[in-house]
Amino acid sequence: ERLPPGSLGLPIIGQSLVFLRELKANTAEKWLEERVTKYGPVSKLSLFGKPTVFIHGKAANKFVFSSDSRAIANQQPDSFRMIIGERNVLELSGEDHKRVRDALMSFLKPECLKQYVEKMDREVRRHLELHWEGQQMVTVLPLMKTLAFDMICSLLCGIEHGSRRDDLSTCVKLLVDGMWSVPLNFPFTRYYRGLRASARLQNMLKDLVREKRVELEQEGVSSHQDLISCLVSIRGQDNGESLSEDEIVHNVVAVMFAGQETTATLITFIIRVLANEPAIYAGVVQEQEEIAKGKVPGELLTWEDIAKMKYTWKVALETLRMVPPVFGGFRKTLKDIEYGGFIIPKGWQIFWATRMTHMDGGIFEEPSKFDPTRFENQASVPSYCFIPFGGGPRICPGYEFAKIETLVAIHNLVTRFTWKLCCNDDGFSWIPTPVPPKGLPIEIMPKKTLRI
Ligand code: HEM
Repeated sequence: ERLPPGSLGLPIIGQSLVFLRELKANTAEKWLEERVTKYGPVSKLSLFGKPTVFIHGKAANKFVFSSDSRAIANQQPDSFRMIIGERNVLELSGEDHKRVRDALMSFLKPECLKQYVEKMDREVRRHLELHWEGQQMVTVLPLMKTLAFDMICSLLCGIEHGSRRDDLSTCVKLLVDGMWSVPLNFPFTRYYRGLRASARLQNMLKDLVREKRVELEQEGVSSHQDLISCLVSIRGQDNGESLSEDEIVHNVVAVMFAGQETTATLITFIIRVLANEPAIYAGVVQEQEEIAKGKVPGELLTWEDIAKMKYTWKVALETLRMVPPVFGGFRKTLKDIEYGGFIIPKGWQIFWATRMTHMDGGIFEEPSKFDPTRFENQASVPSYCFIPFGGGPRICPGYEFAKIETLVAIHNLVTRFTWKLCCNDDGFSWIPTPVPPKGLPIEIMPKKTLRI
């Protein structure tokens, strides 16, 4: 009798279809806000076949991100586990989660990634030469997805351009498509195609893992040359426990999924902000041209240059506040839990949403105003209130990777091109990451470059 207020709706379907429709129309937050007005910050509903409690606010975020992992575990839709593989970090909890996560972090930590800024710069330049130069109009979002995928292939998998990368790209597209579909496993459904693509991708990755093992043993290459090599050579704390082949493969698939659309979305929306906000654009161009001026032609960006891009990163943070690539997420209760005066029964889902906190006027003054100075002093942003990367032990491990990739991309874009929006509609839909109208077509003009 102490269940939160609200209705579980129709059996199985619950509120899922309404929620997906509201996401697409970008009115899901309004819909959730109406729930908060009607029921308060804790309410029950049913999403994706499971009884769910939606919780909102700073205290709710703290509860989700910092609760004991014996009480709350991560929860992904079943289709995620089937397609990514059950040993992926998003599925694991407790010690298992920590072990696999630590392994990922041994490559994704800043001390390791700082060696790879030049490599990322090379990928961005190649991308611009291939897809932007000589064009008058480009559609930003699909191109940024290509760039983000190339970055993952190059840095995380150590796969160079060529047919192998193209095959992987085809599989990943089908796989992601399948993850966001109704899990009906019949021939020709999106889910079925996603499962088949995942099997092919995993086989390709298994071959790659074996090749890396040989390279590491016979050729003595660095175990930190890419994420796969790093995972292959990892040993547990007692220097004995390595990751199984399945664990390596499932986690590389997880990273391919988690790191592509998220970063692509962020860069796309920064490009839109820069076209819409002349003062912000001027600040970014000034910072980036200053860095370009200090380089000789052909010189690639370094970690020290990234450290100078402070204003540009504040613009990125403010973009993440207003358009967070991840709408929210789910957890599941492992026992009955008391929260906000209510009981959340064992086995229920907990649903948290990112942007509602980001657009809360009580936390961020004038939340609809784009203002990067909010991040002048990051310590002044209250904890658990800026959550585009989540928080606590599951906070996004790709933060630094996404940061370097974004800064390197924006540096090259603003020093080489100017652009105008072809479509002045400033909205976006969640499908399921934010998508600007028509994928953001822009007209581009080459700039007299300061460095080649
Ligand atoms: C702007 C870009 C990105 C955003 C906004 C983002 C956001 C997030 C969010 C919200 C979570 C869930 C946190 C939670 O449930 O508490 C997450 C988890 C994760 N992200 Fe990212 N992400 C980004 C880029 C990346 C990149 C580039 C990678 C890989 C290189 C990555 C890998 C992961 C992984 C593996 C997890 C699961 C972590 C775990 O469960 O322990 N992400 N990310």
